[in-house]
Amino acid sequence: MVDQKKVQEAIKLLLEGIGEDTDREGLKETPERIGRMYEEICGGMDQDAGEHLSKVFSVDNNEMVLEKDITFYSMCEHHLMPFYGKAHVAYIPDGKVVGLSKLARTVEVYARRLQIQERMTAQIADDIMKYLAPQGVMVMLEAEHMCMTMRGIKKPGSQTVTMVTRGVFAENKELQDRFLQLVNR
Ligand SMILES: Nc1nc2c(ncn2[C@@H]2O[C@H](COP(=O)(O)OP(=O)(O)OP(=O)(O)O)[C@@H](O)[C@H]2O)c(=O)[nH]1
Ligand SMILES: [Zn+2]
Repeated sequence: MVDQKKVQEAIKLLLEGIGEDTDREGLKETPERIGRMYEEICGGMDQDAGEHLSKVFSVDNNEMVLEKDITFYSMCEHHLMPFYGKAHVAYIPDGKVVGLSKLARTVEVYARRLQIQERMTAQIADDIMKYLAPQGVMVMLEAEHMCMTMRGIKKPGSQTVTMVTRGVFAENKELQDRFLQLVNR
């Protein structure tokens, strides 16, 4: 839960700190707006991906399932600036699958908080391993970090790619290649 009082006081102070007039029309409601916005962009902190991943269905067919191009928006914890892009999530079931939307819901749980991309990638993979107990998981995130494009080194268009493999994906290069082929198709 976001502490609205603290966030709103902090934003007012920040505006004063950068030399703004917090009473001018456009800024008067900004602390409240930002407070509401943080409820949304940090909403994943109050959620547990287990709620989504615990609802499983039995299957006989243990072929790879890939949900690719899942759009996400997250916030870099170093600069409080957005990073955003696509997540690709694959697993090889061991008799159990989840509803496809639950993979995207898991991405949302970990995107909607302050993050670094590597940790977010690992958290998605680890929760799928934990709740679904598949033979293996592979997660890849491709994202643009605004702290790299709008400020600092200023390299618009640069993409950060992170990958995590668990279970059979970690040991089997052919499976990894198949994942990459499907993602890049
Ligand atoms: N590994 C990793 N680094 C990130 C991520 N998001 C931002 N960063 C980096 O975090 C680093 C913070 O570096 P610092 O030297 O403490 O901060 P800074 O002086 O603002 O760094 P510059 O961005 O180089 O100007 C920067 O190199 C960012 O590019 C992320 O998701 N993963
Ligand atoms: Zn950053």
